[in-house]
Amino acid sequence: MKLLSFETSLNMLDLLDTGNIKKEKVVLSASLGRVLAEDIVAQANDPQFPTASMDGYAIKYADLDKDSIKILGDNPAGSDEKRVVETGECIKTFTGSMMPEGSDTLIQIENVSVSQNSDEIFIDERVPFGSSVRPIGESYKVGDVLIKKGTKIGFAEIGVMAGLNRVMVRVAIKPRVAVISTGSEILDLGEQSDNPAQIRSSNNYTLCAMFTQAGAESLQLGTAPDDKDSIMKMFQNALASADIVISTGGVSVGDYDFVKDIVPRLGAEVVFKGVAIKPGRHVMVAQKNGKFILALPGFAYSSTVTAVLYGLPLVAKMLGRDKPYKKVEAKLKESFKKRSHLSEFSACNVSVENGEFLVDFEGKKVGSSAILTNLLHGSALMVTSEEDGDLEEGTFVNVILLENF
Ligand SMILES: Nc1nc2c(c(=O)[nH]1)N[C@H]1C(S)=C(S)[C@@H](COP(=O)(O)OP(=O)(O)OC[C@H]3O[C@@H](n4cnc5c(N)ncnc54)[C@H](O)[C@@H]3O)O[C@H]1N2
Ligand code: MOO
Repeated sequence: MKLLSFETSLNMLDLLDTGNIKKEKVVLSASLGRVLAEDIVAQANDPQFPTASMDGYAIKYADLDKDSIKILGDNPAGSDEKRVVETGECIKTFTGSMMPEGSDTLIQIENVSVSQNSDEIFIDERVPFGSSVRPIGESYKVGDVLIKKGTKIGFAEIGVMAGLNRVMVRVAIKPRVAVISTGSEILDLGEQSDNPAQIRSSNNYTLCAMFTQAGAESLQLGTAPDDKDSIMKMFQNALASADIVISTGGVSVGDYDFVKDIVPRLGAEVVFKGVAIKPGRHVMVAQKNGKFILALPGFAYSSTVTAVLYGLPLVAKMLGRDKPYKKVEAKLKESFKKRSHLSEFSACNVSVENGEFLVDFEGKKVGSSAILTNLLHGSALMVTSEEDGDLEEGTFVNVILLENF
């Protein structure tokens, strides 16, 4: 089997036309985890007026030298203060209140004494000019692009948009990802086992969770046995209801590996089949009428890694996101033994010490591509290229981070 290089496969994936980003409006409180389909631009300065950031007295800075300053009254938060502070005068002003016209400095309560009849203050401790005053536009200025389209909405984005009075926000419609397991030996979640050769399905649950986390709508379609008609029907149904169909199993060379033959028979154009990567070299990507099929290997670690490498970029593109996941450069804390001449994706631990990312393999088992537990405990994926051999401690490597994509 002629294998494509990993870089070429990614370039080919990148060239796929996923069409325009489809958008919808949702209420702000329902937008958590969605991807913005519009830039969020400030329509006004924040704050719109100089605002007190302490409880105290709004004064003219030049009056700090006076023996006493006359109190005109109170200016509680939310009041539309119209009085003007003249020389020798002040207004008691509270955190969040507009600074009255004529004042330029807020002297906090702790820095003054008040006369017995409460109509004058005496300065005990001076403050600098403009002290405790939030200037106009301190948080942002009108016209500032505060959040770029393509951003995944988190709690901070929700708060900032609430501050802008955004009742509705425009987000990308979630791409629909249908996940199919194949294999006659596969036992679904909760299904009774009647012989020890059966294998509990994890792939469809892993992948649905991954794509939901990536911002897609995942459709769990269950398992098709190794039977051509069943697999064909399952794919046809999936294509009718999803933008991306992802299957696991049936892509290598065994007598019962039917998926690789069925995909072209669906009338789909095979974009590539076989990439020089470990795990995942049997991976197949195809397209049909603007929809995409990713036929991934059956092994749990292989299907998960290939879903990261090929599924996440497709979903990210459909959502208008810049990057499908975070990639960092990190230093090897221990030597690494390369197992093949392929580009390898090895489960690893990433830590940060003195501002540097470090990689180690503590607790990671070396073995087949079935070991999904290697991805537990916040694991990341270390990427090595076809040209790399064994790597010494201290070598810098690329790492795909699997949290918060
Ligand atoms: N003679 C060769 N044998 C194999 C080759 C090869 O090139 N020549 N490639 C090996 C590699 S690499 C991989 S990866 C696997 C891929 O095989 P398939 O994609 O055809 O997958 P299956 O054979 O259907 O299953 C492999 C393995 O994974 C288990 N599996 C399947 N579905 C699930 C699921 N939903 N959840 C958990 N585990 C699942 C399945 O029971 C098998 O144990 O082929 C190698 N063989
Ligand atoms: O290429 Mo397979 O996915 O290593 O086990």
